[in-house]
Amino acid sequence: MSTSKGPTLPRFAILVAGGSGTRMGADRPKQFMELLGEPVLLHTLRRFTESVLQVQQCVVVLPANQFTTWHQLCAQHGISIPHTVVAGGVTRWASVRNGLKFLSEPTEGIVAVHDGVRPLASTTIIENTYAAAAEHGAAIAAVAPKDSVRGLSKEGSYAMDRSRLRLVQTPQCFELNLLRRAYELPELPTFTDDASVVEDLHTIHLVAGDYSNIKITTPEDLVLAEALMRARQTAD
Ligand SMILES: Nc1ccn([C@@H]2O[C@H](COP(=O)(O)OP(=O)(O)OP(=O)(O)O)[C@@H](O)[C@H]2O)c(=O)n1
Ligand SMILES: C[C@](O)(CO)[C@H](O)COP(=O)(O)O
Repeated sequence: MSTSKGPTLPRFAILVAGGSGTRMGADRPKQFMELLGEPVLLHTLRRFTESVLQVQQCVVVLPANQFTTWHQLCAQHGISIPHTVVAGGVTRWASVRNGLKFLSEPTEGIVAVHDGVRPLASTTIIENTYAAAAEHGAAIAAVAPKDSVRGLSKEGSYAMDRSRLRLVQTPQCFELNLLRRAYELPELPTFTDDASVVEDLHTIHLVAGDYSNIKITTPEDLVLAEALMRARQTAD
């Protein structure tokens, strides 16, 4: 649990950016596309290295062939934020597992897994998710759907009760040894996030996410993210 003296358990973060950005369809990896003049991944790294969060170690997972570009971008933007770069895998699951292996030293703590392409995660959501994981073992950010939702059937489709649904975001925070145990199990095609990997071992606690904590997935997300960042800068 977090106190005014700081968190009682050490905090770690794995920022996964090992994907290929197929849905973005751009000429460069979406984690390197610019928002207000800086790469998406750099914004995300800044979020997790805010001093108030007291994250001790930050691991950035990237495809091995993007390491040089990332180091060049950090140099170009004068960034000296301490972090470790680890090679990604074929799936998000494999990328998280590679990042987790790198955290071999710590014996206990809370680890956040976060999409490198969610650059708008607020300090409040990150703090609340770490704190909830310290209390409950596993906690993830999620929001209620704003639209009506329909399920698909052989006959067509049917209305669903959206009050019973949540849209899942990251960060997803876990007690370190729980996440290690979960990622020792074989990968399943149903894994879309870390909660789905952990949930057979432990109950997942939901924390209030934020509608502005979007994942940069398709081109219009970049427009929206930039507008949200501008609005946040004006409010600060
Ligand atoms: N092998 C993979 C696949 C995904 N990710 C990361 O997981 C997050 C969520 O994935 P998604 O948005 O699907 O990213 P991509 O796989 O890059 O996109 P797409 O599915 O459109 O190809 C992203 O930060 C992405 O870089 C990863 O680290 N390693
Ligand atoms: C982890 C995630 O961002 C939670 O919403 C999401 O599951 C990633 O899914 P994608 O299929 O890789 O976009």
